[in-house]
Amino acid sequence: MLGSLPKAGLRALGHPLSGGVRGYCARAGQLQGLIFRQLFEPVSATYTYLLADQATREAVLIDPVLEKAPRDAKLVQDLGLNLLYAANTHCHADHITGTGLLKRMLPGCKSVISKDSGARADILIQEGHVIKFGKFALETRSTPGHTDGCLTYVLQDHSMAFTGDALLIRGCGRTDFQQGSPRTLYHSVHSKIFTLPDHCLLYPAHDYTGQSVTSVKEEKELNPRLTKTLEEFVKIMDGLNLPKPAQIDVAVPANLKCGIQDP
Ligand SMILES: N[C@@H](CCC(=O)N[C@@H](CSS)C(=O)NCC(=O)O)C(=O)O
Ligand SMILES: [Fe+2]
Repeated sequence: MLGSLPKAGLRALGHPLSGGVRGYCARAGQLQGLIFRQLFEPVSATYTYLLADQATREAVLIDPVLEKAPRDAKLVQDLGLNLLYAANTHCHADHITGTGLLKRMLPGCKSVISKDSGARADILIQEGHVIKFGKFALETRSTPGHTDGCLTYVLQDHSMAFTGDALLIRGCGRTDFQQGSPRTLYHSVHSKIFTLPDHCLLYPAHDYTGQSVTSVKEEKELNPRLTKTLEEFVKIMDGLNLPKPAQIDVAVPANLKCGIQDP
């Protein structure tokens, strides 16, 4: 059925074949001299993001997954990049971070996580910290509520942000474990993410519905949880009744140590 739609129709649907949403992202990145890759790990439905400066080759990985560390390290090497940082958005509960293993595979790479996560890493950061790679920089915004140590990384021109589990596409991170608090999460999203420009593209740590990117404008208008009042949001979150992530009992202790490979 999609095959019979004209390209304009596909673009309206944001279909990857249209050169629409994904094409726009890739082009925007290339225009600015930014190398940008969105990578996927299907078991935990986790997105990992590679960002690099085309000129200096300095690179950052956001939210790598242990099982995909060899893929990520190979991509970094294939592209001739120098991985400076492997950064987590938070202490994940559903998979083990790849940051510890990547440090071994790519000497010189430093692991990064929020100080408020209580986890170990080479660099512990907080609100306002800036992660530089070449002429680019990611600004750190503290967005707790899913966990205490949740961070959102915002590209310096505010054209893209990496929200971890604070904001998912048409959803948000659960608030029923790891210091979760719906009131805190609501405040974080409204004050730290929805205050970014409408055109800012938002990249989450997970998607369970086959989507890859959204924008501040879309989520401010269409997010079924965060467009509600605070009290309605709290009610929704308290009533989610989601099963615990399958890997939580191994993932959290491992992630508190930067993944199982960190000495
Ligand atoms: N089934 C998955 C876990 C799914 C899950 O709980 N996802 C988290 C993000 S990972 S901590 C979440 O916040 N989900 C919010 C939602 O509305 O789905 C597994 O077993 O790993
Ligand atoms: Fe999470």
